[in-house]
Amino acid sequence: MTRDYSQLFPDAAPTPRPLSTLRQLGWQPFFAAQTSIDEMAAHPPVRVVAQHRSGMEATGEAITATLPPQAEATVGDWLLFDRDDPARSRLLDRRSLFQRRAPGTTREHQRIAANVDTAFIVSSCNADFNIARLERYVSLVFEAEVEAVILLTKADLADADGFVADAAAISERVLVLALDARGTEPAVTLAPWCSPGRTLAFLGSSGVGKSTLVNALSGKPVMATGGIREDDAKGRHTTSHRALHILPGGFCVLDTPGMRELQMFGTEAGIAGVFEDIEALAAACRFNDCAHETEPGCAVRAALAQGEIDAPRLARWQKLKREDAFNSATLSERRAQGKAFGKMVRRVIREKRER
Ligand SMILES: Nc1nc2c(ncn2[C@@H]2O[C@H](COP(=O)(O)OP(=O)(O)OP(=O)(O)O)[C@@H](O)[C@H]2O)c(=O)[nH]1
Ligand SMILES: [Zn+2]
Repeated sequence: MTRDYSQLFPDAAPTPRPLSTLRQLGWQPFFAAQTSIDEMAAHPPVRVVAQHRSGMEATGEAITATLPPQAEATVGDWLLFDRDDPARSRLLDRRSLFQRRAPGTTREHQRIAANVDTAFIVSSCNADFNIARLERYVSLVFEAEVEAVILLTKADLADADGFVADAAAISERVLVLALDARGTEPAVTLAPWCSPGRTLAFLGSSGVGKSTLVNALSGKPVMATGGIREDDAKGRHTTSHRALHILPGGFCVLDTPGMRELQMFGTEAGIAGVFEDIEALAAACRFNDCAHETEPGCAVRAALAQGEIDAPRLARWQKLKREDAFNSATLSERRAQGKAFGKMVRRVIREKRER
């Protein structure tokens, strides 16, 4: 009798387990820990994939749900769907949140995107490259408590080394990669971030290659790239209103119009994360409200005189702080500042133009 030893050996070609829809949509242990099997059976998890004026579109395992425009939830959020009364669906705690100032004069935040795991800040190895703009994006991503990675595209058209070195000096917590956004390079270079269940976002100015990157990761066109869009007289977003795309690799890309217009607003923690050294110095100034100009006992100016910090970087920090303070003040606060306010407006507007 011949014995069958085959079971003692690992399968030569194990059949990969198909990914569940929930996993592909970004369901992670962090969310599972907030519920139970029983609750999930009664109220299936759904993720908001699109936000329309009439309500939110959410998807789960074999379920497409429509939720009323619920103030609390935004694209990327997970809810436990209540079929009988969708408005009572339970919103799960988020891992991260991008916000901006709500339109109007209030100080309220508007939620833009939830549960992004990694934000790729995209710039190109050309005239688009601008340290101040990158610092601005990194501050916003830090504020959202999302992992930031800087991607420098068009590395095929220029020597990327100088750009990479400059971007790497922004923060030790941000990895910088240079690549050609077209072809197979993105899938290889970005593989560590593209595992199933992860949610990615791409931020950056127009034309830097965000759509090209997403299409390269997808292996097929998901988003219209510059050339295609220019031919389309109807403008942006003609292909799909969905903000959350599942790519063939089982990970998601979150792309909402709101993410393209991120602004400094309540971004103190994010700015402090990028300018840790300067903020530590500022905390040591004699006066709490030191403007680091002519005040005695200014630790920031002392460090500048010693050559410990760099003058252009200090200027960029002050400018970001001003922009954040300006955007965060209410209209009445701005008015109350009177003349000083007028001066500030002119300065911020001038600085905006230079950006
Ligand atoms: N040579 C080269 N061309 C690139 C690269 N990345 C993008 N491009 C080209 O640059 C143009 C703009 O790229 P898009 O992907 O549309 O840029 P985008 O960031 O999505 O722009 P918006 O959609 O306007 O925000 C396209 O013609 C791309 O083919 C790159 O790494 N190398
Ligand atoms: Zn000072």
